[in-house]
Amino acid sequence: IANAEYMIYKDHKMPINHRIKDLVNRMTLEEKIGQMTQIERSVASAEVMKKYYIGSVLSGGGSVPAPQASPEAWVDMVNDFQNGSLSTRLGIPMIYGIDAVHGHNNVYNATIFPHNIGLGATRDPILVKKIGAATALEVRATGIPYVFAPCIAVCRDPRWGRCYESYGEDPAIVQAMTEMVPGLQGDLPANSRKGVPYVGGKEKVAACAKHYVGDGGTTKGINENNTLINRHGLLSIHMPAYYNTIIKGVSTVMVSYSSWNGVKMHANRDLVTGFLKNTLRFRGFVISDWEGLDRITSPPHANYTYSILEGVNAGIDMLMIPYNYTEFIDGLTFLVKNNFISMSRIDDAVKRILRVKFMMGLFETPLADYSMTKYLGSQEHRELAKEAVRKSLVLLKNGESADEALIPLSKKAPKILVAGTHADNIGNQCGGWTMQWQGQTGNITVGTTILTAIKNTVDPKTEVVFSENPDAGYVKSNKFSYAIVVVGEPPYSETFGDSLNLTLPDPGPSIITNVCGSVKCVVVLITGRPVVIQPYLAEINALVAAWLPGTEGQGVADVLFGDSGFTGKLPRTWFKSVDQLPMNVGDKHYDPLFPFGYGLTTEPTKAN
Ligand SMILES: O=[N+]([O-])c1ccc(O[C@@H]2O[C@@H](CO)[C@H](O)[C@H](S[C@@H]3O[C@H](CO)[C@@H](O)[C@H](O)[C@H]3O)[C@@H]2O)cc1
Repeated sequence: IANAEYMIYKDHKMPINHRIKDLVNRMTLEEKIGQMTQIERSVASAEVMKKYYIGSVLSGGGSVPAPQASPEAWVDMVNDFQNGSLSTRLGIPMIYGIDAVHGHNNVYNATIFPHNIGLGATRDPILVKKIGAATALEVRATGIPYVFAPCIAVCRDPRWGRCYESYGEDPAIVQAMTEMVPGLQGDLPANSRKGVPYVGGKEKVAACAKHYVGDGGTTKGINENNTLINRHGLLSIHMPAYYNTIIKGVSTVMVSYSSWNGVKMHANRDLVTGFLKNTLRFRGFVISDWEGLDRITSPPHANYTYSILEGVNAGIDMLMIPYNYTEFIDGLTFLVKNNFISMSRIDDAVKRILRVKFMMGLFETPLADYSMTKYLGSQEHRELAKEAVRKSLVLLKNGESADEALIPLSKKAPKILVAGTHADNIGNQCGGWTMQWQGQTGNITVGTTILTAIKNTVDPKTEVVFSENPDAGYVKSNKFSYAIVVVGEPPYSETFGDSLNLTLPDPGPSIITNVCGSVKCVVVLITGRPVVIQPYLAEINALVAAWLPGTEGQGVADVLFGDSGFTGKLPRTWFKSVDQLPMNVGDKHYDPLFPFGYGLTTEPTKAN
């Protein structure tokens, strides 16, 4: 049988640059534009992949093959799209991307780690790297090789609905936590060039530094709004972590919806091409955000041809066009054929996309199998998540003086009260970007609630009474030794989380007052950011910031009861009043309730 014609791009022994050059020279404009197009899984199929030469598919927040789909079902879905791509003339494999921003958060039974704000409180980059490695295994368990993480936003105003996706207000913390990239992608080989995209094999995934640049600096934290700051401020606060991720070989960078001094980032050629690609020498591919092109205009999609022109000419290589991909393909084709967009711009985009696909072995291993499904939600990963929860907790108050310290709590108290809307609620303790885009309250996935963890930890003779929202009379009449009140914010994502008052949502304040006004209490806050707490502080004996801990609530009980000590430090300033905002460490006028870096420590109690 005659050998199939030898083609350089198919030969994995050939240098990547040769394979790219050979393949791009074979591609038609239609195949190049298809390669630049990423569509949502709900409109994808093997037929669509083949007909339009689609280069990538994504799951938007909460977009799954079926409710509580097994890892095998995920693998089958991804492989089906891939087989469509492999059946095209040139057989270029597609790359499937998903938001795994605190574990593989769209997937039932995945380990859900603390959101980034909690990881910032750990001050432990090695831990974050391990979380990246665990997340990569769980993502690969479902046949997916690419994640839209880490978010390296530097949140400068907690009124921003995405502030919990940021490791902290200080660029140095965010820079340290870029260890997430080698965790996800693997360490650069010793002799490899810095700044070149790298993914080390089938247990690793391509990462995405997002959202470029200044997403965390928008006015009053209004999502997708305007970041008003001079060039020095942008480069010293919001840019540093991009240097670190590029040096560590990050494969992709996602552009921010936000604007810098009135210029939409999705239309900012100076910063995307001039700075990121030319000055920082980023060699991977730049991806737009979801309908990021549409949102260049106001209202969105008002002039789509203009949006395509501006976004592609700005230097965006892969366009996240979840639904109206034929309109995009037709628009871009028109602009290239009429010389509004040069073929060299198209070739730059395609070469960058192919570089990542060749480098990570997608041409050699385009299809997944079931061999890694055992990693999803593994006990080892849940133990790692518990460690992260323990290290993320920040002790803000523990009695009025040392001899009044309530924490560590006694495991042998006769009867204790557990109260609050977030004590027995996995969805509430995970927060946004969990199972659904906005997250979801209730028993949404496999995990350990804080209440269950408390029951697991105290002496079997201790009576644990749970009442979500007890009245003061009930509390007084029951002679509890102490109470644990777990309250906070409901799950939210993005704009739905923007808040100008940052008050603790009802019924949190009344639960605190009813319980803490009647018995010694420790309040555990489950929030994505600092919230108004000063009015209640006097009646609270002990106060813990637990952020959004994820599925492993045992980590909270471990520290409350002294099996581990408190070590966490505030990754962002805790304001007294929202009227002070924005207020960040280093500001001239700095008058916080609890300063950046604050956190009381406790020693683990001897075996008790
Ligand atoms: O009903 N509404 O009002 C509404 C509003 C906005 C929506 O717009 C869309 O909602 C989500 C639905 O999936 C999308 O994920 C994105 S968000 C975007 O998605 C990327 C891919 O998931 C992530 O990597 C980025 O980090 C993130 O900024 C968008 O905002 C949808 C619905």
